[in-house]
Amino acid sequence: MHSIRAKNITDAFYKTLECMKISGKEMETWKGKVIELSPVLIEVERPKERCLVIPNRYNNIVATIAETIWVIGGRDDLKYLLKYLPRAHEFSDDGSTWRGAYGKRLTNWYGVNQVEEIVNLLKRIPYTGRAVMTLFDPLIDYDNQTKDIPCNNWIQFLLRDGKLNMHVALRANDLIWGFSGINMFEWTVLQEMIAGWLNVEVGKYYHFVGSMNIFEHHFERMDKMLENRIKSDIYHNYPNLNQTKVDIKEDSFQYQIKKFFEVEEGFSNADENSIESILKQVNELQSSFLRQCLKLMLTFLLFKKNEHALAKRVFETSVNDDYKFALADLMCRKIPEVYGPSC
Ligand SMILES: O=c1ccn([C@H]2C[C@H](O)[C@@H](COP(=O)(O)O)O2)c(=O)[nH]1
Repeated sequence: MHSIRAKNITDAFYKTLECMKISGKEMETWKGKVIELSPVLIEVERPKERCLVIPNRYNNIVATIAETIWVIGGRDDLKYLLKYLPRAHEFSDDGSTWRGAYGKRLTNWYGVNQVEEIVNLLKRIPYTGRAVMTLFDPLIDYDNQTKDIPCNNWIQFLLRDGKLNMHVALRANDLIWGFSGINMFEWTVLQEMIAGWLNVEVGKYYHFVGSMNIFEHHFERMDKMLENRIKSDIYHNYPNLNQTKVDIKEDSFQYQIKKFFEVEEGFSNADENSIESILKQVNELQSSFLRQCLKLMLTFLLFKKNEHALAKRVFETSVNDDYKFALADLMCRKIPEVYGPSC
């Protein structure tokens, strides 16, 4: 077993990458060559430091944010997701949904909302060891024809010493696109939101993986990332960097999530004439987290359409936090002549 103790996502990512380079085993799978590390336990001391900005990774923070809210919001459709994550169709059997979508399984497991259940349980019995949620479904997940069997299978929340720890168990994890692209981010957002509902602090995040892997198409990038490893990350370099709190309130959760997706649907019509009214709708959302996510998502969509003046206008209305920093880095990297040199 490989145990990795890390401060935050950057530390966890680099340490696991290094461990894979040294101790990982190359093997052939039906999806091609991979390097595998097995099993791995990653402990993250500061789960709120979840934003990865490092050389050669080329990740898209907006895709991560958009998918996270899609999960928390309980959705399984591709229509919304494809705008931010074009390769989402690779995991779809029918071209319109993800059969293994975590959000749907979390919020509607044959009629059970597992998030609501564990929150109620922890409110009644704070020290309980029973606050668990299941994502792997033995009834349907031994199907070998499908493209999408959930990789994240089991989640536990444990409230200890006034802090909410989160334990996640995965059968398999792609270190690059999975762990660092979405999984740690999405779960720690859920952890922070639930900690807020319970009025306790965020504790540690534990990520256990049966088979951690890197696919052959990432081997070269793996070496580049290790070669250009940075010693200190954004949280260390900018200690006063704002971190927008995940402040979606429990009592208005359904309403705010519904509003979030309604406002987002209007983004496809964003232009010079509609931008102010769209921003007004965004600003009407109660949660500063959801407002910030929407502003960065809209910036990105405008950026993709080469509407740079509008993209900059929306970007300027967002708060200076780690997510904004990561998006600035992406835009500077792609179009430095418009957005300036990469940070
Ligand atoms: O949330 C997810 C979903 C998938 N994967 C990765 C793990 C595996 O590398 C791959 C799925 O391949 P199979 O194990 O299903 O063949 O996708 C993740 O890392 N995180």
